[in-house]
Amino acid sequence: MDITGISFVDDLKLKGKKVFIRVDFNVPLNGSEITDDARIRAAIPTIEYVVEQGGIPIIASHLGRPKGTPNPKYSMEPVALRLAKLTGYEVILPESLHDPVIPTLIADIKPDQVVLLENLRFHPGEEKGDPEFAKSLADLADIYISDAFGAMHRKHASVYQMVQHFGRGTKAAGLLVRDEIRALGGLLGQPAKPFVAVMGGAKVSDKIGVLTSLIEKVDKVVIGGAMAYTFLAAQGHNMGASRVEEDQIDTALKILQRAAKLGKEIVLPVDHRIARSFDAKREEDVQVTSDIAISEGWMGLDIGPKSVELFVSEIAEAKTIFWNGPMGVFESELFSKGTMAVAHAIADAKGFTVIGGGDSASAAKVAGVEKKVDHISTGGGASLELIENGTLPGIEALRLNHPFS
Ligand SMILES: Nc1ncnc2c1ncn2[C@@H]1O[C@H](COP(=O)(O)OP(=O)(O)O)[C@@H](O)[C@H]1O
Ligand SMILES: O=C(OP(=O)(O)O)[C@H](O)COP(=O)(O)O
Repeated sequence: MDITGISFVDDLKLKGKKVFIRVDFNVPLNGSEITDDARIRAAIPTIEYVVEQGGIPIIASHLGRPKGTPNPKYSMEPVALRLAKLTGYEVILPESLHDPVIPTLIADIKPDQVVLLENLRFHPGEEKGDPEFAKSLADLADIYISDAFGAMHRKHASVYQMVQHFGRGTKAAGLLVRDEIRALGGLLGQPAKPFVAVMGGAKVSDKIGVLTSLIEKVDKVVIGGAMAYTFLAAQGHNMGASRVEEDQIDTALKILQRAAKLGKEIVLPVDHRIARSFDAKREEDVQVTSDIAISEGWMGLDIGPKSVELFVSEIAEAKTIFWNGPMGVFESELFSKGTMAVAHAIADAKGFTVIGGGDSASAAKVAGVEKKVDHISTGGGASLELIENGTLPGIEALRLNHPFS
């Protein structure tokens, strides 16, 4: 990955400077309880670095999709509490994004205090990339650091437009973004071969771009989850009541043809765990098919045991692995076997292993293998777009002399 013209936080002089740190604290919530604080933990090294260097951190993130209006359900309050607990800093959370006391709070900050702004998406200008909102944020700080990897595929005010107010020596990527760029960028450069991508999840249409791009770079693509059914249907197999995206069958065919032309293999399930509905609750409601076909009235909800064996052996032989998307409806224990087997196989693989965020990251956690994977990205959409396009708007914005548009 080309990082010419991009500085990192440890290249800058931070002492006495007001440092705006855009992070991605978009954590999953159950009411006001944070169910996974991985994204908060991941941004802490940069925040601590800024504090250690004598900078004054002004931390900001979005949380959920409040659609441009303040909504207590999406307040940063639980995040502020967790950040305080994890760091020992006193986290000051002004009441609103427009709180007139913010500049004074920043000016009067004491050591071991940090300011966390309210949810940036409480302002309609954030998602619109509004230049005035971007300027009002930029006016708070001397330096801009982006550590919001999970949001860098969004051309939003605090990720993109705001950055044009900072020049040489005053804008940089944070430590998390550096790790993400190194790991995901490693897949784009000259990865050790065989390079195997394991793709799953629900929607072919969401991941078609990245699949099209991956097929050029990898040696094999292993496809599970609901995505596989569109490919199998494209090959003419009966998929019963499984989730097939009819309007993507042509694209799936094109990908299969392109792979054949390039001499690359697309590995699809050879059997399935099926049920009559998503709501199957008991093992008795589940059947395993004897081969690829799925009978009318039945739907594939996980890969079957022969497919598990096949996928695991492909993963074991790989020297580089990228995984995105579960192999089945892994939220239910009845259909999590394939996903868990893939998580363990990736953990045991000798090669360089990267998980592309989202559900696959939570599956790795459930499987208890997070520490055995080389890199788990904090961004789902962002990691896919980085692989697809080789860069992200938020990364480009950090480049010196980037022509903002
Ligand atoms: N066979 C299947 N049928 C229906 N849904 C599936 C199937 N396999 C996986 N899914 C669903 O796909 C969802 C995840 O898809 P997606 O959002 O594309 O993955 P990710 O979050 O990893 O990018 C999960 O909620 C899972 O239940
Ligand atoms: O959670 C995020 O993306 P992800 O679920 O694709 O990893 C980011 O915080 C971006 O959020 P958004 O998809 O609401 O713009």
